[in-house]
Amino acid sequence: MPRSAGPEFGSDALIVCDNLVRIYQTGSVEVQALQGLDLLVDAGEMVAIVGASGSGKSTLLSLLAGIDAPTAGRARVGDWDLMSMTRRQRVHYRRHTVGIVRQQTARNLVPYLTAEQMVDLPMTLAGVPRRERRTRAGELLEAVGVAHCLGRRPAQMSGGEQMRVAICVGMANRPQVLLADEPTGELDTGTSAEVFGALRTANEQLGVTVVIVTHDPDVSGQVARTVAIRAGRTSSEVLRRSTTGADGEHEVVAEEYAIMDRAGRVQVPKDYREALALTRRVRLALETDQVAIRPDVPA
Ligand SMILES: Nc1ncnc2c1ncn2[C@@H]1O[C@H](COP(=O)(O)OP(=O)(O)OP(=O)(O)O)[C@@H](O)[C@H]1O
Repeated sequence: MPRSAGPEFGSDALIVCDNLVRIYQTGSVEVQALQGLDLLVDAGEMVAIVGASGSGKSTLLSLLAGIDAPTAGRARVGDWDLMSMTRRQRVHYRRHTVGIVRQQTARNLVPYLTAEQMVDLPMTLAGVPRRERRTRAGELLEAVGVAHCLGRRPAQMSGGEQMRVAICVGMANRPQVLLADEPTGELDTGTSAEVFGALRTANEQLGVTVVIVTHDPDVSGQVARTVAIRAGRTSSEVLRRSTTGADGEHEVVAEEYAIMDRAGRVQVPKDYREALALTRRVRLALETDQVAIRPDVPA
């Protein structure tokens, strides 16, 4: 009898994290940074990842960047299985499939190179012909509004310009995914908006899927999807869509969802639990169009 297994979890998604676990061992101390995290991101999406300090956001980004490897679970980006990549495949993956932009501009850029030379570098390492490299570098810098920085070194650019050049460096080899770790963390509001605009350009005009780890509500409030991580797991999601109101005006509607994993587990937010004194044992009831969770009080 053939097995009637359904399609593989997230088979259509570009990024699949399935029950992802990352345990750090420092001496005898074990830290479970990711504790069975599920996340699907479709090609073309721009997603913000939010969560308290220590919830596992940077760990997730390092795994997706191929800098670190998961302890257990499954992680796939495009055709790459991040659990089983060889060292050589990892170099190829990091060079061609993902681009990364870090919070500290100094870690993105080389002090003695010009913007053009920095964008050129990853393409040189990938063996792209010189003429094509020049064209690509010029086009990228132009697209995010820093063409005037072409011949400047980092010290001759503002923080926002440096970050936009860093985005171009990350985009140089036409990655499928651009990962950004707190890209506006060190910038003021106006400069942040320019950097966010550059990420949006990368997503909408250059077609890259963007994953941004951020604490900045101006960033998480402007993307179509914000995923919250709590204690190493995805806990809730906010989806935003544009609608036309009764008065004909465009408005953005944001709706919050809880995440249910494949075993059916859902995290009930702390304020909900406290409001109804929900503790270890609750009553579940299937109603016509909803599932109710009630406190365990005698009938
Ligand atoms: N290399 C490491 N060795 C040991 N523990 C680590 C390491 N990296 C992270 N951790 C631990 O893993 C947990 C998750 O860390 P992570 O940096 O992913 O959180 P985060 O959500 O990105 O936090 P922040 O917003 O402060 O950057 C934390 O408890 C952290 O102390």
